[in-house]
Amino acid sequence: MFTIHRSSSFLGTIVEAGKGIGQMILAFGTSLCVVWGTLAQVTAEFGTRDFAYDWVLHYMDHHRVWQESRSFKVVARNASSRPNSASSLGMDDGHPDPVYEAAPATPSFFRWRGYWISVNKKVAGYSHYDTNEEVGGALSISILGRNRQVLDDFVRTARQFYIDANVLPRRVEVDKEPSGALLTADFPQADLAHDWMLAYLRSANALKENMHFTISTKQSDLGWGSGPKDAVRFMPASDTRQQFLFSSPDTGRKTWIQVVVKPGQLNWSTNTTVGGSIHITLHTSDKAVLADLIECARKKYLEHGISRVTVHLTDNRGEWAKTVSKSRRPMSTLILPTDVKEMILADAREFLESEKWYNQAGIPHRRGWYLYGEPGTGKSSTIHALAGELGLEIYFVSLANPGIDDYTLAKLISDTPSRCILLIEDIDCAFPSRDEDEDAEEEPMLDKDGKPIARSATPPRSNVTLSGLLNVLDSIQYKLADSEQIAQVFKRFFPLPNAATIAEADSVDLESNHIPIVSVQTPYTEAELDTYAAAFANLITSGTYSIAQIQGYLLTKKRDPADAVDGVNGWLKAQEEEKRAMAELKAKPKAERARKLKMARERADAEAGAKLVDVSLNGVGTTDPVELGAGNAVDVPVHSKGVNTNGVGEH
Ligand SMILES: Nc1ncnc2c1ncn2[C@@H]1O[C@H](COP(=O)(O)OP(=O)(O)OP(=O)(O)O)[C@@H](O)[C@H]1O
Repeated sequence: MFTIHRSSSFLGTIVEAGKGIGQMILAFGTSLCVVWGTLAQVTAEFGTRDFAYDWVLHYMDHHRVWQESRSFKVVARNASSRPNSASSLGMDDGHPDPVYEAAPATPSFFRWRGYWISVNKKVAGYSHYDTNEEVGGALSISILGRNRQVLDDFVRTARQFYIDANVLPRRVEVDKEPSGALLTADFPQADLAHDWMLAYLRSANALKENMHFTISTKQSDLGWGSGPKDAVRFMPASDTRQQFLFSSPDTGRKTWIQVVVKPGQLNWSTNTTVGGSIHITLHTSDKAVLADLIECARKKYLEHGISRVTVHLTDNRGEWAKTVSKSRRPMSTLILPTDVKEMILADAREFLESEKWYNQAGIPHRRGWYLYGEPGTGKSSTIHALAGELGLEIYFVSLANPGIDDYTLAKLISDTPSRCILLIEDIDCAFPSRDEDEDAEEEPMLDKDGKPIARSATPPRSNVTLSGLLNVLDSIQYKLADSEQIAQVFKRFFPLPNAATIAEADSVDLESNHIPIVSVQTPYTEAELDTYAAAFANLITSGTYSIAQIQGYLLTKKRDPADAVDGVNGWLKAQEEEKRAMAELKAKPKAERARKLKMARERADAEAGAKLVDVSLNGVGTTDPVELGAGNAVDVPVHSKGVNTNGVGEH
């Protein structure tokens, strides 16, 4: 049985065993070494910056092997990584607590499991310029006797002691000191697993031992805990090495993990960071631990997502660059014509459940819906609510983003996980509407001198039309609110007695539909509210306003339904005036364009006439095309003053 003495030193054991020998060691340590050197011994060396060195050092530290020494190295900088050191002074005054280590070349002796052991900081290392940690040093221990097994037991015991004490291991720079004993893994920012890992690191326990934080009060970083403390979030600081003890929930196995969050670079045009990553190092070579960690991180992420919906956004280089998380919107808050909600939800559920069928039939497991209609009618809200209901994340890409072309779009789509909602907005940007085409016929493009450009010089357009695309997608049209929807949105603003009503308009978050509520007694009954709602719906012509517009009005009247009904005529009048003004404003540029075009045609006609005169004077008189101006080859039929409105000659 080995004996480790609790408070008295090993040297103390020697004193107990034989005072004379102890005194001799203290007084003639160096001489004894000479004697020792001649005896049979098993010697082992431990290099600084190696884990085995840390085990042995920590074990001996804890058992005060250095206590009786007279020559020390005192360190304070790294004291926190050796919390159990018996040599620390136990100060609690806000300054680092120093730790005493054996000074180089001064041997200490202690007794362990009946064997005499000498420990000697044989080679003094030097401080690393960057980390200030000792490198290049070595500690040697010699066990008196020929029994090699004692060394094995000593190392094994020190290692176990270190593990049991949960000592924060030294930080490693795997790129500079590759090690076959450690596993490393990278989580690039553009991949979803990066977000899982971030969720795990943000969770309360992951970085308990962490010393370096970034403090965040951003909405998107909050909500990872509960209570008032959650108003400020402690996030792992970028570019620092941090450690945590991972405990696998399945196996109970514990492994130290070092993590470095690499921040990536800011893309100024999109104000997003790209190319960031999370780099982790596991103090094990067992890949099962890594798989366990990833699974834990994924669960943590999903747990968090239960109350929120994650939306992934793009940069303009075809990368999923940023995620935002929004509070979940219940389907019940959607005000849509009867059955539409149920139909969308049932269809989406059926699709998600039939993956196997799609695979067997050899059909890609995809389902496309085209939602279109007036702004503010609930298209985005439907997708948001659907994502929350089905536990899916939204990947949002807008075709209006000038950086998105066929290639980036294909890349973005291929970088989405298999179960998600891919939301492609502004799809009409990719297809000119018929009106636009007709306008283009009427109004050819003009060059910098105001002359019409030949049609062939404009970029070719796809022959696919939006309506053609619609034929292959199921579509749902969102219409302006009908009377039933108007009455419903009205009632949502004026809850019934003893229920809750809207508190402050300023804090209403229309995006997430988060309407803060306070409990008050309302001065109307259910029947009265029905009457108000019907009267309100009656005053607004069905199919003329979006729910967003009506909601905007009701926010100004949120306390009194009678007042909301009374004020609606005034609001409608103001809306009509605004619409008229907008229409006038819109018509102006079109009229201006038509005037410019007329002038350009007249100028071109005049010039064509002049050229004709020149040509005739030279006696050429052919029907060959005549160049009117550099870079603008417009075919002009000779003996005709007219120029085709498309700039194409009529031969
Ligand atoms: N049908 C609806 N049910 C509930 N709320 C709605 C509905 N339509 C609009 N709203 C409210 O109006 C606001 C705007 O709605 P939303 O963004 O969903 O409209 P949209 O049709 O996607 O508009 P856009 O085409 O401009 O993107 C949101 O605050 C939403 O709560």
